[in-house]
Amino acid sequence: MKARIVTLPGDGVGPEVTAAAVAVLHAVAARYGHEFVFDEQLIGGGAIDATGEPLPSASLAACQAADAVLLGAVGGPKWSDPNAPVRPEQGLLALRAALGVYANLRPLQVHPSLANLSPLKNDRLRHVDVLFVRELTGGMYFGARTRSADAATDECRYTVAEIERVVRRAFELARDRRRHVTSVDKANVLETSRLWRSTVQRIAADYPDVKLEHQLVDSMAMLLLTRPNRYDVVVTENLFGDILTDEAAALAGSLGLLPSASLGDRAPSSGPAGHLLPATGEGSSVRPAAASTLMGLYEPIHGSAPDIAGQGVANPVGAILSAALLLRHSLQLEAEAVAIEAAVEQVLRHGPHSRDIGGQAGTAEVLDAVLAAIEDHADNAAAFFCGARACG
Ligand SMILES: NC(=O)C1=CN([C@@H]2O[C@H](COP(=O)(O)OP(=O)(O)OC[C@H]3O[C@@H](n4cnc5c(N)ncnc54)[C@H](O)[C@@H]3O)[C@@H](O)[C@H]2O)C=CC1
Ligand SMILES: CC(C)CC(=O)C(=O)O
Ligand SMILES: [Mg+2]
Repeated sequence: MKARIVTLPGDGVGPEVTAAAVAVLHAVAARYGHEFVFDEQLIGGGAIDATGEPLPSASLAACQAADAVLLGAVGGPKWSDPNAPVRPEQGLLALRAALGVYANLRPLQVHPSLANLSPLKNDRLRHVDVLFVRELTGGMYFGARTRSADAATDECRYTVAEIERVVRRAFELARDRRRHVTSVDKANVLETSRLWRSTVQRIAADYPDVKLEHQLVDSMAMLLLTRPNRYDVVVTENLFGDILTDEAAALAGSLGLLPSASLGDRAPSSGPAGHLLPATGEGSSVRPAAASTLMGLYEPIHGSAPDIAGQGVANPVGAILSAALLLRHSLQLEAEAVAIEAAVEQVLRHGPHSRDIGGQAGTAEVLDAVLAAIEDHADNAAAFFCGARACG
């Protein structure tokens, strides 16, 4: 397959972990016979420094023409003055909105060999497998803001259509899992949450095979720590999802471990003119990406981690697993996604581990171990295939 992937390394540890994820994608392309063309663009603080804009129009245009986008992180102390006229985070929000990636999937699993890193007792962490589906392009992050000398407001607005599409996505995803959706809101106080809850209830009628429960966000924050293994798919609005998933990362052992996929709707199969279609290139012998590509933005859930930026110690696992999600969701390369996930699993089981998960390894050492494990996985898969077909 041939695919065009825009990379947006961004700020702080963003470039360090994105470089690792790109190295993994290069390895997968070489091993499985794909051609991935990478196009690096500016976003965030670096883009402000270079152009005055957190999302330059050239970056956005490149993303809109790509098969998928891989992002590191944006922000940092240099651009965090509360009175700054423009902020790196605005670039990321603008990108999410422009790409229409309204469903942010944030899977959480607790690897058994890391369970002792969590502040929770080990028995609470057994069989934790949660898929958070966070609404990503509405709510307070996108509402009108006002500021006067002694007051400020941030509007939280949701339409029925915005709620409906992300909730449907959550129910669809639950059908491929344990068929249990927990919808998180604050319906005892907020009007947007009451609209959210009544919309969820109506949609649930179309999914009688999926069990639905509602949970208020404050008690959910507590239940996530006390009974994390009772949840399957958790769907919630933008701000609540942002907060709950950072909390959830503490269960896994580090914020550096968690990936995400932000998805829009599949583009219609409109033939070569569709802007989401890949460039195939003259005389290319590789297959183009699927005709109805799913626009996706892939990023680790962590931020730019200024406290460790530039030291070569950031955990690249969240970014590498985001690359696996890119292969799965945007390029439909399931076997390749599984190869990356299996490689990461092997490295989490046997090491080397980065500092945030109790080891001494730097980013490069973890990356090298993942690359070696990908080769092992591909060799084993080839041997199995050959054995099954009795080829020489
Ligand atoms: N998607 C994005 O680009 C996001 C950007 N940010 C921005 O990042 C900046 C810093 O925000 P913080 O609140 O400090 O959150 P953060 O996620 O950058 O860091 C929180 C803590 O987690 C650690 N950490 C994060 N990623 C890690 C990794 N890969 N390996 C090892 N340790 C890691 C950091 O060292 C820090 O101690 C801010 O400007 C914020 O706006 C924050 C969250 C998301
Ligand atoms: C705009 C981002 C900085 C918000 C965030 O923390 C996130 O999406 O995880
Ligand atoms: Mg966040």
